[in-house]
Amino acid sequence: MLKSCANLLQRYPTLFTPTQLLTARSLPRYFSISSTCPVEGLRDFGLPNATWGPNLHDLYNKFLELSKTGLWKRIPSHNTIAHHLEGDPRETGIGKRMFLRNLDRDGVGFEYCMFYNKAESRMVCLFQPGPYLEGPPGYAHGGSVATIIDSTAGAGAVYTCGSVMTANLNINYLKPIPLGCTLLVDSHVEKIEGRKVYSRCHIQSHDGLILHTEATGKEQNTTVTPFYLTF
Ligand SMILES: CCCCCCCCCCCC(=O)SCCNC(=O)CCNC(=O)[C@H](O)C(C)(C)COP(=O)(O)OP(=O)(O)OC[C@H]1O[C@@H](n2cnc3c(N)ncnc32)[C@H](O)[C@@H]1OP(=O)(O)O
Repeated sequence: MLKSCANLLQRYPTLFTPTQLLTARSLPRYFSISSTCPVEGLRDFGLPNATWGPNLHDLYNKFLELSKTGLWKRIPSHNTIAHHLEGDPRETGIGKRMFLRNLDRDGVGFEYCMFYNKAESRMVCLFQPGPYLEGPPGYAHGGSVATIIDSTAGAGAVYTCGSVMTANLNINYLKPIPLGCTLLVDSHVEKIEGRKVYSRCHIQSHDGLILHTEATGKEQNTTVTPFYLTF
């Protein structure tokens, strides 16, 4: 299977546009599997793998079910931003890795997938913090929590308004997050004023019983070519 993937790309290096990469359903099945794809960046990491716990699977299946209504859409997740953008990812993506995908082993760092609800300008992230995100013994580092919030709310702002940079992020850490648990990171764009995009986000346990974190953010909408092209 992996061999056929490599052969296909070797023969047709420009076969798939980044737009197609964004819509995983347009890809042949071997691009959607969770095992390693030999071509850097092509793997969609937002799909179940062996490190996912049962609660993450359950939440994923719940949102997948909701996606059948058309209200929610699963967001593919590649390991470089370049693979999310228009153009040839090989021109801008070589040697770079998105911060959240900077580890080569599944499950040890940011294990997550996102779903977007356009009608509600809402992005949710199903998140399982791995052991390499440790801060206090057994719990997630506050910086890793800020990262997943910024990425979820940031992606929500991108899908709602286009390219953005984070201008401001306020976080209240309410309850520590145990490593390995499953969380729902829930963000939505609250209001848009000119270039300013105001978002709100909270993190709760998979069952909604514990509110771990609350955050508000302000993104600065960039009107030209996406800022993240220059990363
Ligand atoms: C598929 C998925 C893909 C993947 C999606 C992945 C999502 C990734 C999300 C991660 C995003 C990041 O990490 S981004 C990286 C971290 N962020 C940064 O490095 C940003 C660094 N800062 C900057 O570049 C700049 O300061 C900007 C762009 C934010 C703003 O600069 P500017 O464009 O020149 O705007 P400026 O004139 O200064 O300000 C415009 C207005 O905004 C207000 N303003 C400016 N900064 C602030 C501020 N910190 N807090 C409050 N308000 C502010 C000003 O008062 C002004 O209001 P008024 O007078 O008009 O009323």
